[in-house]
Amino acid sequence: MSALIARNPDLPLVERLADLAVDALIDEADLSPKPALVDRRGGGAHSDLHLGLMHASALALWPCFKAMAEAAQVHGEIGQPLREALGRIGREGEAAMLATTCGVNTHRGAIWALGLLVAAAALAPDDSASALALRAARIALFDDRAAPQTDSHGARVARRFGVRGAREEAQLGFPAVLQHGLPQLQRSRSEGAGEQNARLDALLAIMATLADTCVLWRAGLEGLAAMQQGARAVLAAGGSASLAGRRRLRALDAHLLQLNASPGGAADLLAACLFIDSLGSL
Ligand SMILES: CC(C)(COP(=O)(O)OP(=O)(O)OC[C@H]1O[C@@H](n2cnc3c(N)ncnc32)[C@H](O[C@H]2O[C@H](COP(=O)(O)OP(=O)(O)OP(=O)(O)O)[C@@H](O)[C@H]2O)[C@@H]1O)[C@@H](O)C(=O)NCCC(=O)NCCS
Ligand SMILES: Nc1ncnc2[nH]cnc12
Repeated sequence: MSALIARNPDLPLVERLADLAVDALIDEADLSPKPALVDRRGGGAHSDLHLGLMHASALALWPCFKAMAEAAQVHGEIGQPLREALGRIGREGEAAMLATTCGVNTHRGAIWALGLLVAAAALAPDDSASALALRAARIALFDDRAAPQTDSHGARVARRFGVRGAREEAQLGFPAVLQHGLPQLQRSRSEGAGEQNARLDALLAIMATLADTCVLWRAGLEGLAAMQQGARAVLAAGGSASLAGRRRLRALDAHLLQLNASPGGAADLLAACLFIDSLGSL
């Protein structure tokens, strides 16, 4: 795990993991231009969000990620006790996030995905990306018996449209990240796209197939089709680094804004992708 060791080698592993998780959230927020999402240009489809709030939310989650890594080290193995410890810490993290953002949900999905990956990395820091994702999936498969039974947006659209949401994405080992985001990131880098374009392409590759419950909640199946087809069109036109791809990206941004369809789930999974990439474990 070269990046982890190279960076602040004197810090405990749990702190380095929390640093990388927060960095991934900040890098995701800063990446621009993302379709209909908060970025350097503005709030995208969100009237109640801006870049400063995304940064503040990310920074407020550092203790949560550190505590998740510590819980993994204390429990030392995957099982119900670790899953329930992560659930408790995750709910505390959500409370810290909401206190920072005055009640706006900025990073619920990211706490879930990154929390599982941070815990998995704390258990086995030298794992490959795929082993790490499978480890995170095994944690996610345990039930959290203390979780309150709330009818979340994700649960409602999953019922209505019969799709898999954030929980299932994790339980399957993050296929959107492992099969789409990370390979596209590497492909675009190796084609010389430049780091920001490669990250945009990774986001688009995730958007091209994900059943993003945030989009479904806001814009239904029309929004989901617009997101997936529009993302595929950008990549087919040559990706973010090409002129034709940029034109398609601008059109996708306008279309999603018109539908009020914010791909917040895909943004969370891009952060997960950047986190795994930063571990240097590929
Ligand atoms: C198990 C949970 C993930 C809960 O999942 P569930 O689907 O029941 O709950 P949601 O509250 O809907 O949150 C899921 C969030 O995950 C993101 N997401 C969406 N689709 C996917 C997908 N296919 N794969 C992965 N991730 C996905 C998405 O997060 C982003 O959107 C958020 C904004 O959403 P919303 O609040 O609906 O906001 P708006 O549209 O703006 O609302 P209005 O303005 O209209 O009101 C934003 O936060 C992004 O992050 C989904 O929202 C898990 O969260 C859970 O059980 N947590 C409890 C504690 C715990 O165990 N924590 C983690 C321990 S490791
Ligand atoms: N950049 C972003 N914009 C809107 N919602 C998000 N959820 C996570 N990242 C986001």
